[in-house]
Amino acid sequence: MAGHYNTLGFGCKLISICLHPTRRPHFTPFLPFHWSSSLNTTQQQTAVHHYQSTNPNLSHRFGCHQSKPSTENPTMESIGVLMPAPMSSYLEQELEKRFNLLKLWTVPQKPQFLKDHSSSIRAVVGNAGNGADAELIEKLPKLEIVASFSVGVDKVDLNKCREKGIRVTNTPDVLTDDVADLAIGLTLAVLRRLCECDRYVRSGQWKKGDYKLTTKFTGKTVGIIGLGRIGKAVAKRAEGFSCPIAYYSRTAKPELKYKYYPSVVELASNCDVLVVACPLTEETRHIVNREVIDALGPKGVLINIGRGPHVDEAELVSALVEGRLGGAGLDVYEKEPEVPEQLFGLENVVLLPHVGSGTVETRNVMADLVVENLEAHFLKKPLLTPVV
Ligand SMILES: O=CC(=O)O
Repeated sequence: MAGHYNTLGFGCKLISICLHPTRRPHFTPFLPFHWSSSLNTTQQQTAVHHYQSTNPNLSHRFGCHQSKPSTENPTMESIGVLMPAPMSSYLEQELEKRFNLLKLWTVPQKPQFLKDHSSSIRAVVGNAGNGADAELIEKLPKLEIVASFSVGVDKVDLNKCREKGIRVTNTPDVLTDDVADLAIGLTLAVLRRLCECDRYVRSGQWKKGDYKLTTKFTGKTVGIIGLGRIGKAVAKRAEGFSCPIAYYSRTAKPELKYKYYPSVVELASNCDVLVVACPLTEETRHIVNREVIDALGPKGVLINIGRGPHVDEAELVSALVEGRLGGAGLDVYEKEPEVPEQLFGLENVVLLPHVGSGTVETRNVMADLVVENLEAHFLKKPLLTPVV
């Protein structure tokens, strides 16, 4: 399976592994286990082939865990895995099969609960909203690994983890397509006023007259902050709309044909749509500030599918309210789930509740990756997607 494979070969191998009675005794025969409820067989095969071809390094695990649940790995049953907040019922179910899952949000006395279980908690499963900060890490002396159900690990105190020898994993690659799709969706929604048009129809206003003209997307210059996995996937999609692509990143990538700008202000001055797609770090906090917003200008559109704190939100709100920025499509905010109410009445703004990777297919594959990182760690095997 390493290297490359053809679609037919992979399909056959997948089915033969899935049906093997001893490999994965606890999932529905004939169907890759977590897709059985949400997708029909053709959709499952299409999704598997797609993930397989776009993530060849992850190919071994989709639809078929190689390792066994706790009934066959009894040593894992006593391992305390702390989940601070709900994130996926499928993930909870898979963790419960293998470990002693402790759901912090369900207990009223959290500090006491943490004290009571501090000697058994060896793993924390966090996400984009709830990670493991220094305070939590200090309360868990037996903590060995933080497995994040997210690609971004800005809510995990990575320095503290390094200092204490705690491993950290995330869920890269598997969510790239969804997040990039959403960036394009937000761009179209803002430029073509899709949400506003929908409201226009629903409220009966169409009967009184046609909706006003909007702005074309095809051919607009798309500037991307951060040309990592997600940034590149956004670029690839925007190329499909004949958009010239420009980018800012710490270093130029001469192997790519896109135009590089050595500063975000220069990038913003030279693009129509500016997409934030970099990880949140101390260097990228407020990377979109007043100067960048002014450079983007009254015709420019900001799309944020990264993290809220990438953007100086107060500056963004005043620029939008004052008409100094053309529009914004936001999936993330500085203090989620709080969203500045001044944005609610603006037709040139589309607001989403942090749903970049929020599809059934992707969240389930992310869950598999979390589980498999934990299993690998406790079986003393190499982590699949290590951060620390
Ligand atoms: O925001 C979502 C993620 O980091 O995966």
